[in-house]
Amino acid sequence: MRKKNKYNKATPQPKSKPNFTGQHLLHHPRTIKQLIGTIHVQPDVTVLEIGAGTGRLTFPIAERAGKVIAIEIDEEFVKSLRIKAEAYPHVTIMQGDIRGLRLPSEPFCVIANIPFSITTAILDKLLGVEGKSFQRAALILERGAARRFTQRAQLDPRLLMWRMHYLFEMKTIVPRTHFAPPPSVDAAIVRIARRGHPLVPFKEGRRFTAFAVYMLHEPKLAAAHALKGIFTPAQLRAVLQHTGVDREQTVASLSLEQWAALFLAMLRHVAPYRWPRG
Ligand SMILES: C[S@@+](CC[C@H](N)C(=O)[O-])C[C@H]1O[C@@H](n2cnc3c(N)ncnc32)[C@H](O)[C@@H]1O
Repeated sequence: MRKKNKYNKATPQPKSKPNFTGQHLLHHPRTIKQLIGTIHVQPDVTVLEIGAGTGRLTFPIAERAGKVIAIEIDEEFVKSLRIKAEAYPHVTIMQGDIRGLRLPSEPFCVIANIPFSITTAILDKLLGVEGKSFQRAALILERGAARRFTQRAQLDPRLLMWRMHYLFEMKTIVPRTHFAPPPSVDAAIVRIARRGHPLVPFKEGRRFTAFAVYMLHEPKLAAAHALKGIFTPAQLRAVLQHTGVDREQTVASLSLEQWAALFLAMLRHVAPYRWPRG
């Protein structure tokens, strides 16, 4: 006979509804219109909406897009979305956590008021290898994050890598009062679009990140000094001249184009054993 195990009881299930974070519903008609109008959506476009809530964006998007895939984690929201979507055969409501769902294989755009707490995870998914078919996005982000993603000086290697492949543009600040309930901080609309010509090839993403991590170890250092660890003195003279990087210019002040030119020069002229490793 099996011994009775005091730990072998069924785990009690929480009775209350799970408390999903980031449920700040957009209620301001002008901001809704502005967000949707941030990217060009026409009847042949598939739009993925992340965190559809009660559908305040979903159905206005459906008026323009050929196909809408709306993801929502909250079961109650999903039930009401499915009822509303009965009148829209081109809208698919999917329940789940965006982080675990497969992205569309056909070219798609994203329009979303995302939960701020998982901003990096969402961007990692869209802009990384999983997002091969991702084209462009209009996103509401927390204002501070929006500023970090779009500012000129980039100190985060991953952000820098994304910006080699995508254009980031801050469109407008969205006051916290445009949401119910309001979040603790203001938000902003950011447009992201795949570059027609990436500044460095997609397949070099990991190498570029390793290069950026190495260079950004001391952002206030002169870039020429940091580059001495990679290029020989003769190569360095030539590469500074070719990229227009001043001897005194700090790593933090390099433009995106200079980052790309320095990295490509390293691939072209430096022996691989001298490349920074991830
Ligand atoms: C900021 S609200 C936006 C709701 C709606 N789109 C709007 O603008 O009114 C974010 C939504 O994302 C949902 N959500 C939170 N975490 C999620 C996740 N991991 N995957 C999918 N949806 C999520 C929340 O339940 C919430 O409805």
